[in-house]
Amino acid sequence: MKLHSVTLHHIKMTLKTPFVNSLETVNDRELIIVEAIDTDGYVGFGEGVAFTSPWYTEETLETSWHMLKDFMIPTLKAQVLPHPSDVEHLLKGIRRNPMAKYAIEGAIWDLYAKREGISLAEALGGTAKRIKAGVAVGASEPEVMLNEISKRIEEGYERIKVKIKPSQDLSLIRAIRKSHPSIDLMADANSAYTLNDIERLKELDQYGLLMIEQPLAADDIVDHALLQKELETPVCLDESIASYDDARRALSLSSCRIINIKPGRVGGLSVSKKIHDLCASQNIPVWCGGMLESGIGRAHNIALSSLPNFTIPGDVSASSRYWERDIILPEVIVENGSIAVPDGSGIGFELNRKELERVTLAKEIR
Ligand SMILES: O=C(O)CCC(=O)c1ccccc1C(=O)O
Ligand SMILES: [Mg+2]
Repeated sequence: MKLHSVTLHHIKMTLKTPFVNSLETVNDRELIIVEAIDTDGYVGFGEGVAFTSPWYTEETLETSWHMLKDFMIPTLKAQVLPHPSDVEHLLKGIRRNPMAKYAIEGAIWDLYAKREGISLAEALGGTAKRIKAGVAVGASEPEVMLNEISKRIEEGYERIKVKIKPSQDLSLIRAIRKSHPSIDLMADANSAYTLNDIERLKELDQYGLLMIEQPLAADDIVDHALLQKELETPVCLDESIASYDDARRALSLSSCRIINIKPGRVGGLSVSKKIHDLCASQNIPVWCGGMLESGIGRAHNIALSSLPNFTIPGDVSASSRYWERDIILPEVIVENGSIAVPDGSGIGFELNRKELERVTLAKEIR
């Protein structure tokens, strides 16, 4: 495989409704779509999932664009690429910037699978034909959240995640449990707590949550280990796991019992697979997180979720969860609580070029 050119598309998609968590309100989702073309004319797509401001991690859309344009694309264009799993090593000289790395590495995985005439899921070693769909419900007034939860359950979602913070946690979870005593329910705090809140967090144990996601600071796997010792509810780490080594260290400290894998957060599909394998070897279940992706990123998440240790439904939901119209065809749909893993080559969805152009703000060919 040899790259001929890479086009970066800066897009802006309007969310059906703003997505609110303890740190940020997202109204419009700006993303980078990476279109990589090789010298034989095969095309692969990847997605840069950094936000426009550094609230979730330090990367932004602009920093990703810079890293891709000035460092990553030139490095990868300069050589023959034996296999997508080599990209991680080829980009080792560029520190961090995992979302930018994933954006180009994901496109190369899609390109590779298309060259081989196999699905991305198969290329990654995935086996599931369908994956269970979960959905995240953003923070809002409790009545609004309860209504949305009922709607999502009617739509077939079998695992609901809600955003919590100290000013809206126990009463919210209690109210949800009253209406839905046995639904698979979990809470994501996006680091809204500290160890001073330990008694409050212990109270959550009585509601049978599947897990609590990222209660403490992004950079604190030590405090998470102390917290996990005190809680019956499994702790799941999201922001704290930005690399394979972070996962290895978190498991050796018992900082969590579950890991949320987002390929953008950890630097690519190859790293995601390695974390998946490490967790499998230690009986730690994983699930695929979401980043308010367009259909391109969603397609990658579906393929990744077909690996066998993705035993918990992720934040992988239908295109219509966030978008009036997606940039892929067909769109991702949820049927009977699950999503089909496509068996066409590569990501298994076509780019809706007309829709991509409609949402494009800027484009650059390297
Ligand atoms: O539905 C989704 O795409 C995931 C929603 C979500 O929780 C989220 C969305 C954007 C950034 C971070 C997170 C998170 O998991 O913390
Ligand atoms: Mg999270």
